This record gives sequence, C-alpha cells and structure tokens, in this order.
Amino acid sequence: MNGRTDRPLRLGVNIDHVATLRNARGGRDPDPARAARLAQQAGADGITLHLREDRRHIVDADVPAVMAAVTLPINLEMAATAEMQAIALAHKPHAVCIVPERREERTTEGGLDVAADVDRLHDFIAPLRAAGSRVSLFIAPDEAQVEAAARVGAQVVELHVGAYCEYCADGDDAACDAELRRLFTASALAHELGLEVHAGHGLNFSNVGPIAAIPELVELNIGHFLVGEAVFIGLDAAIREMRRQMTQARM
Ligand SMILES: CC(=O)[C@@H](O)[C@H](O)COP(=O)(O)O
Ligand SMILES: NCC(=O)COP(=O)(O)O
Repeated sequence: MNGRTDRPLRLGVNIDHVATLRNARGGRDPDPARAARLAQQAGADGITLHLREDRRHIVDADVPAVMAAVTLPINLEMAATAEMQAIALAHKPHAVCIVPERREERTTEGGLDVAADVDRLHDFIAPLRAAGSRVSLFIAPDEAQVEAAARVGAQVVELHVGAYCEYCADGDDAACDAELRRLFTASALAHELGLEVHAGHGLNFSNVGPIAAIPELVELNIGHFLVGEAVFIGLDAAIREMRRQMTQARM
C-alpha cells in the first residue's frame, strides 16, 4: 500500500480531554480554550470538540469560548439529536461531524449507521448545510456506509480508525493489515463519490504513519493521545511531533 501523494494533510486537534481533566475537579483548570489557542500556535489546522449529550467533557459554554479563542476552523462533533442541531445552528461552526453516541460507552465505539437512517439523516443535515457548516459523518470504513453518506448529502466522511489502532496495539498484525486495507478502500470510494475524507480516533505516534499515508485523506483528528502526551512533553511539542510524523508519512 503506497500512499505517495501531494495532497496536504491537515491536523485537527481534539481538546475534549482537557475538559475531562477539568471536570474531574470542577472549576476552570485546565481550560480547553487555552489548549485550543496553544494548539493553534503549535501549528494545528483546526480544533475539534465533541459536545456529548451527557456533557462528560466539553460543556455548552466551551463551544463559544473555544470558537472565540482561535481563528482556526472549528469542527463540532455531536449526536444527531434536535438539541444538538439547535446548538450547531446557534454557533454555526465551520464543520459539524455527526457521531454515534451511547451513554454507557467509555468512548465512541463505532461508526454511525448511516445506511439504516438515510431519510432522517438527510433531513437532519439539510439545515446545517444551509447554515453554512460543512457536514461530516463519522463512519466505519465500510463501503455501504460510504455510499449512504454520499446519498444523505454529507460533504465529508471521517473514517473511524479505532479498530485499526486496537488491532495494531494488540499485536494482531493480520487484523491490523486487513483493517488498513478496508481504510484504503473506503477512502478511495469516498473520494470517487466526491466526499472529502478525514480519519480519526485512537491515533498516536506508533500508529499514525500508515494512516497518514492513505492518499485520499486530507485531515486527521487527534485528541486523547496528544492531551496525554502533553503531560510528559507538553502540548506544543506533542502537536509538533505529530505534525512531523504525518508529513514524513506523506513523503
Ligand atoms: C468521535 C470521536 O472519536 C471523538 O470525539 C473522541 O474520541 C473524543 O471523544 P470521546 O472520547 O468522548 O469519544
Ligand atoms: N474524531 C476523532 C477525534 O476527534 C479524536 O479522537 P481521539 O484521538 O481523541 O481518539
């Protein structure tokens, strides 16, 4: 699998888990808006934040605070609910990424089942697009889901790379390679259908290279690892190193 491409690859820094740490104690520190500012200074191309229905990390007030803190494009991740749609329409972020959510899950476990919800998602997306947000769907690298994403009017798909990251971490090379192939195939199909292709979830310094080499990808969203790594080397250094590895993988 050769990923040689001239297409630039953006890094969206997800600051959710700065809020996780803040919420562990209550109060204001550490401040996700400050993290977003620092990410911008370190060379991030965008800021991602996920306003979960249970507000376990990002809370409503973080959305305007982060938007005011940076000039970068904001990618608001959210479930396809009426409450979240109203919030997105009030703030009009650059991008809205619709993700599946279950309260019991520890983190986003899988992709959105777009194929099973075509009519509802079509109607849900239309006002977001009309308000000027680019609409992205967070999906598994599955051809039926990519085709459904194109049908419902999404402009972008973000491929969930969590399974690939887990197989690689477990040392299951066969499953890791098979998942990587699925990601290459889904990316090529999405691009062919006119969708912009992003990827994210669980990326770190050990697994980002093969993903960054997928030629159709134009954006990676990375958060949990970068916030964790910030404890050891600082957020600025963690973001710069991730950028370096992404660029290297692209060459
Ligand atoms: C959808 C997604 O992948 C991200 O939002 C990220 O994983 C951080 O949020 P959670 O850890 O709450 O899923
Ligand atoms: N959509 C994926 C994202 O924003 C970051 O995921 P993670 O790096 O926090 O797992």
